[in-house]
Amino acid sequence: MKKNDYNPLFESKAAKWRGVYWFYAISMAVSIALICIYRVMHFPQQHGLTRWTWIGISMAELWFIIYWIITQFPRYRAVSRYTFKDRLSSRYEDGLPGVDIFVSTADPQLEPPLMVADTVLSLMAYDYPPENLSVYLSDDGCSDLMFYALYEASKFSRVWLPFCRSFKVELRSPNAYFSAVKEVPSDDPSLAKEWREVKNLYNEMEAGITDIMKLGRVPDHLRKHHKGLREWESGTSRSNHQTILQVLIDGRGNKDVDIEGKPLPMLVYLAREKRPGYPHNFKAGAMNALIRVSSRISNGPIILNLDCDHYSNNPQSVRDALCFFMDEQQGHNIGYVQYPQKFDNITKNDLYGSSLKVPHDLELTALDAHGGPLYIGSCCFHRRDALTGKKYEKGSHINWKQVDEIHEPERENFLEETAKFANCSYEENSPWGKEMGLKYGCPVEDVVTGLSIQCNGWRSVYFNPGRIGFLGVAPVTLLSALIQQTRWSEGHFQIFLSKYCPLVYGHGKIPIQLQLSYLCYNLWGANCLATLYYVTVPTFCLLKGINLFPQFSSNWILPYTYVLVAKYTYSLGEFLSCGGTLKGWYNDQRMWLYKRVTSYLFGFCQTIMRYLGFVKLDFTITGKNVDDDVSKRFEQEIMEFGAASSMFIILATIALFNLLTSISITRSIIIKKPAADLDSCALQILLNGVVIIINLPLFEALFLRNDQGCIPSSVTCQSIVLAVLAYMLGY
Ligand SMILES: O=c1ccn([C@@H]2O[C@H](COP(=O)(O)OP(=O)(O)O[C@H]3O[C@H](CO)[C@@H](O)[C@H](O)[C@H]3O)[C@@H](O)[C@H]2O)c(=O)[nH]1
Ligand SMILES: [Mn+2]
Repeated sequence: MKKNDYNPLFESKAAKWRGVYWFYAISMAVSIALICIYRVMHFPQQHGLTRWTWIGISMAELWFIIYWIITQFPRYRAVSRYTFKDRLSSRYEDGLPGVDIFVSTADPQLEPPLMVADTVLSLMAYDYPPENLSVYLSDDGCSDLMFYALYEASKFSRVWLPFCRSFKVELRSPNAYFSAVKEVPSDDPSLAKEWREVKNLYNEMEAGITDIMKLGRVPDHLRKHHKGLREWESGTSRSNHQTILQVLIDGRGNKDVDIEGKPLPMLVYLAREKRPGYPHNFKAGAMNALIRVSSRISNGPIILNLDCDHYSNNPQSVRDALCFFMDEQQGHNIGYVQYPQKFDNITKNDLYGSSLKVPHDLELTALDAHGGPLYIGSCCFHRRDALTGKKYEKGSHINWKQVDEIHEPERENFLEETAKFANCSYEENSPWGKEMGLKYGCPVEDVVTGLSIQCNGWRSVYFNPGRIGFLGVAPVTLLSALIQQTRWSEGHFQIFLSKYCPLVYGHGKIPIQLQLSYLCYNLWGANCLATLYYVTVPTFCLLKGINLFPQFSSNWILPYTYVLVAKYTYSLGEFLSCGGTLKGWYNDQRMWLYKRVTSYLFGFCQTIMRYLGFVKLDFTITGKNVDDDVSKRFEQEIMEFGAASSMFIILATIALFNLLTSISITRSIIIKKPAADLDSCALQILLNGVVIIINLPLFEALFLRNDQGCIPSSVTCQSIVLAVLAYMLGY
């Protein structure tokens, strides 16, 4: 193609110069410098506690300053991407590449098979030539219930795909669709009949899966329906079983067709072998097994990776992603295209801050401008070569039209041979998990893998389309949100301390701005100590009569006030501009505090313990199902504390200690009416007040609520004892 004939398949628009941002950043920098001067100039002369607490608060502030500077890197630039799918189809419709979709699931109790079936159906129904589409489900739970659900989905797909075409359905997860469209959307009687029939079939499938879930096993009479179900007859356990590989649908050569005679996408089930004594490496291990197995079956040059809860909400996503990879001039070095992770169960004010609005809508666009977003595990399209560990070679171009020679799964023992690629001995002494595929040994295998892809010379792209690409399930309890954050902060901090630290590993390979942007997440965990200090020690000093901040009447109060006002106003502005609400921001600030004093603290300590060899890597799966009671409270945005967790003891102790102190201070102000004191401890009183206000829902759960989600009495008792002890220490 001649240069001037070139019509790009995608376009990038850099955000305009943002004067407000620079005013904010520079004025913050000046105020921060003044605060540092204040800290040095007013270093206490007297020895003892006063000096130590001063040193402590100075260190905490120094940390916040460093971290604030780092968090500016994913802020000051942004790029948005737009695709031209019509051009893609006019140039490549007859030679579209194969796309392999990997869905991972690991536990039929925490990740309901019906949800997984819905996800799979939404993916099979992509607006993409079915003969080029293959969906693989990796089941680390090795569950016949999951297999049964997938088998049911494979049957239902024969009506669901034609249905999506005839009703021009965009929401192609049947559950999401029938929850959103309750009435027949057509006046045409024959269409209305078809609509009702499909809905009934879906209801039947739902009922069938729900029944076997209640039963806890697949009854014998149903086992006969598919040969795959016989694999479980010999009694397999989740952590000790052979590889189970089954092709449920093979649409090639018109073998498996839908009710209109059109081919169906390939559908494959894999439970890789697991044996005691062999590390299975969690999701990374599952993905690597899929990479190998799929390379023998469909070998699509593009791989889409999804968690089992992330269903497709936009049938065009595959084509959108291909616009990036297949662009003739800008596409050759694109290693992956990351979509934002969005969730369909977020309530209006996002109680647990799970939608990660600002990181998704703002920060990742800046990372994209610096050279590419992180790989965040799900909703990401990869070039197979990049994912398996190949380095980008300048000038190399893939010929998309030349379809790879695919091994024909016709041969008698083809499946058996292929299954060996998912055996646990396969990876022994191999580069898998190190130089090949997803990396092992890190709780955020995704991020470290993405970083290494970038360091191999590929760039990545962040694509946030108008119609959301994927929707998943965000944690519905406070504890599961905090545990998820623990895993993330642990993984990120581990990256920081390991040879993969972006500053070292990325040096000379990725732009410095991108290295520093990575640190913004890698150092999440490191925030815990400074934050813990800030919400306890100034309060403690209030009781002791030690002043840590400038007097209200002095000029030094100005930089402090400015930093507080500017930082929070800016953060509120960012939050609102990403579509959040005021109350959502208040909730987000609470989660900011809770994560830092629990998840990040645990993640931080766990990382260090793991370095010392005390704890082994684990992966706590985030539950995607809850009982009705819990989900009702979630919908009403009532915080869920109903578990005796040590995390809640920390939260309640901090809140109660601040409450006790504020009662005591209020009392002494009323009795003694001191004016001078108030002047010197105004900021400490303010800080104390803020901690109390942010904890209002916690106090409610401690003292006012009596539902199942309130704070368990054991937690209440322990935290009261601890808070009173701390109070007495200061009094
Ligand atoms: O041994 C395991 C454990 C988990 N999973 C799957 O991994 C996915 C992610 O697990 P989830 O509990 O949903 O974790 P999240 O914190 O929600 O996931 C985010 O963070 C993880 C890293 O911490 C990434 O692996 C995920 O892709 C990313 O979406 C799910 O599909 C699981 O089924 C496995 O396949 N095998
Ligand atoms: Mn998840």
